[in-house]
Amino acid sequence: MRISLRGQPVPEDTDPRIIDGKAIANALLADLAREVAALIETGQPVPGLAVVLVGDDPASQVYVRSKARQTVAVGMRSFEHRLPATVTEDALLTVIDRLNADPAVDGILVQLPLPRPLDAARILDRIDPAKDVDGFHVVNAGRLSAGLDAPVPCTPLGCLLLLRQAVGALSGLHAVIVGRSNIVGKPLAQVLLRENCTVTIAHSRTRDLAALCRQADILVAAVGQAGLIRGDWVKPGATVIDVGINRIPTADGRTRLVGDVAFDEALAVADRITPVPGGVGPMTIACLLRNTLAAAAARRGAAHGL
Ligand SMILES: NC(=O)C1=CN([C@@H]2O[C@H](COP(=O)(O)OP(=O)(O)OC[C@H]3O[C@@H](n4cnc5c(N)ncnc54)[C@H](OP(=O)(O)O)[C@@H]3O)[C@@H](O)[C@H]2O)C=CC1
Ligand SMILES: Nc1nc(=O)c2c([nH]1)NC[C@@H]1CN(c3ccc(C(=O)N[C@@H](CCC(=O)O)C(=O)O)cc3)C=[N+]21
Ligand SMILES: [Mg+2]
Repeated sequence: MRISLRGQPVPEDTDPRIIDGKAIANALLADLAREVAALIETGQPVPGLAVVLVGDDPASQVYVRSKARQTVAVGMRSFEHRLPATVTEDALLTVIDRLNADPAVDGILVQLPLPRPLDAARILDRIDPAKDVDGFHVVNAGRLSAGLDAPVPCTPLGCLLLLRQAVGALSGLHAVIVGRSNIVGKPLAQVLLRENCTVTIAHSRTRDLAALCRQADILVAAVGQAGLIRGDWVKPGATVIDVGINRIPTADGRTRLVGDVAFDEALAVADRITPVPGGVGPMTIACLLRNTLAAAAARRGAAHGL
């Protein structure tokens, strides 16, 4: 517990070292709502986002519901397609073909992970790259690494916006990213390279991960292991971005969400840190809607203020 100048305890959520992803996401959503209204004002059709959910994974259902609610809240249309886990690859590809051809759909998101034996790469690459608001199509991933214009995947974009707010200029800083997935670690490395960070990507085979992490000015955890990153892995003064979402059991038989970073330990050492929940997660959804508006504006040849 910190004590303020007046001797009052400062509640955890007003600690200025804790990066308020929820508040930053809400500000972005308010901007988006204004942009959407301005686009519609010019007589353009309402932007639309289609989310495809295969199977009944409970976590995926929660995300998809939350995405749909926020899509509507910023004034866009939300289309939901729920398919059974037993759907064939051909049937799923047909759904995507229909969404590609549907003029009311500006963005398409296929919720991951897909149930086995569906081949995510094959499905994602069927999405029209112009409607690929996740930025996972191989053409868009390639464009991003080649330094060309491309949609930036939502979670890496959310991390970048949080870092710009918390750190400001990123040029020359050493970013260590733990995790090398196609949806977080690899695209985030491209984004931070573009910002002129020195980027190191670590993974499950990395030797002496703790010593490597201690060299980071910016430490990003995108692993999926609760509390993997300990306080003494953090360099004093570093900024820590915790992407991990882990649901762990509590003493009273319920569950709670925690990140990949041992939060209290890291908070004692770091300059700035994102909490879980309320950090990267809300930014991911706001950035999804931002990418959807950008795709809508591009497809209409309209200007937008993003
Ligand atoms: N907040 C948000 O908006 C989002 C949160 N997430 C969360 O982020 C986390 C990561 O997601 P995602 O990238 O999809 O996960 P993946 O499972 O696809 O990738 C995990 C990565 O972590 C690495 N890893 C695993 N164990 C270790 C270890 N002990 N030490 C070092 N590296 C390790 C793996 O290495 P290797 O490649 O060698 O196997 C892999 O590169 C999850 O908790 C997920 O729920 C994901 C997307 C969005
Ligand atoms: N095609 C695709 N694109 C994705 O972007 C994608 C995906 N598939 N599959 C799953 C992961 C995970 N992901 C999250 C989004 C929001 C929160 C989020 O809003 N989290 C809240 C808490 C939510 C809760 O309480 O469960 C928070 O951190 O505060 C978390 C995780 C997007 N992903
Ligand atoms: Mg994942």
